[in-house]
Amino acid sequence: MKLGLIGATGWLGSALGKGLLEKGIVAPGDFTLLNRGGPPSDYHGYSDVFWAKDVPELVQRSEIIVLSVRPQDWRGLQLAAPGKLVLSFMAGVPCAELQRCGGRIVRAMPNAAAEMGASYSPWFAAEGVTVDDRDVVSRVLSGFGTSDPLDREDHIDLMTAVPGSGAAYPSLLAQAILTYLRDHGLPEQIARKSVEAAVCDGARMLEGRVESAATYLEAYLDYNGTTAAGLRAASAAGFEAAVSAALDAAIRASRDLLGPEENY
Ligand SMILES: NC(=O)C1=CN([C@@H]2O[C@H](COP(=O)(O)OP(=O)(O)OC[C@H]3O[C@@H](n4cnc5c(N)ncnc54)[C@H](OP(=O)(O)O)[C@@H]3O)[C@@H](O)[C@H]2O)C=CC1
Ligand SMILES: O=C(O)[C@@H]1CCC=N1
Repeated sequence: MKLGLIGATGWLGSALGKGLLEKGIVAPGDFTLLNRGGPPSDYHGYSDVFWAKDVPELVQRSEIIVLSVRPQDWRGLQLAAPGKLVLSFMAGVPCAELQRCGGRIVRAMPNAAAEMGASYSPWFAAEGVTVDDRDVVSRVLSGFGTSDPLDREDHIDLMTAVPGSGAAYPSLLAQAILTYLRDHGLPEQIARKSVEAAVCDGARMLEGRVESAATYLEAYLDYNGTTAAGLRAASAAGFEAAVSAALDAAIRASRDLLGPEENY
């Protein structure tokens, strides 16, 4: 497939570029890339990809265009892509706005685990996207992980707040516990291993069966020991309310990302 990637050196763009090339989903000669800073000296070891000089050249060489720039950079691109399949990773830029480019629009919401080939990227296809396009989208997203189609565009905002957050919330929890242990004088190496046990190994027990979180919580509360005391204190201090406030704020922020048109 002839694919053009705008934002090829960014966090997600670079991960997708690497995956598409390494998995042979796009041949180097069919791959057109663009960024602002110019071609890096090495692109994941592939010297035979094509670096476009501007957006029109990328569009002209590509059947599928992946948009992996920040939402604030979208309008500046002045993308015109009539008849092309356009796959956007941008948070907060709705299909109605993207359709100004004249393409068939799909929005996907990947996450930072893309850099280890483990993004979960739910996607929504606007009207006009064909059955073949949907296959192409799923093939492209398999370059850096797994994906599922969504039936409603507003669910992309939920996906922005949840899988889109990548390592953010585990990091918040890990950092809070690490700070607590350091403040209580635990040797650094032991503090780090303890947090890995609580955050990473604990999370692994939920892998592939996250619905069992409720069962674990019930088991700890029934046990009525030290962990139950900790869980009750966390709830009393507003843990669930804090999670809810975080997700609400992320969703609100995604709706404000684009800003008013007069800013462009
Ligand atoms: N990072 C994440 O975890 C997630 C990001 N997203 C969405 O994905 C999109 C990309 O995010 P991310 O990879 O983090 O962003 P980055 O800032 O890491 O990368 C942006 C890329 O866009 C390029 N770029 C910016 N402006 C232009 C332009 N005018 N023409 C050509 N290239 C341009 C940059 O090039 P240069 O480096 O040369 O400036 C860079 O390669 C965003 O819209 C974001 O909302 C969605 C889910 C998760
Ligand atoms: O934090 C962000 O803005 C990026 C975009 C969507 C999810 N993460």
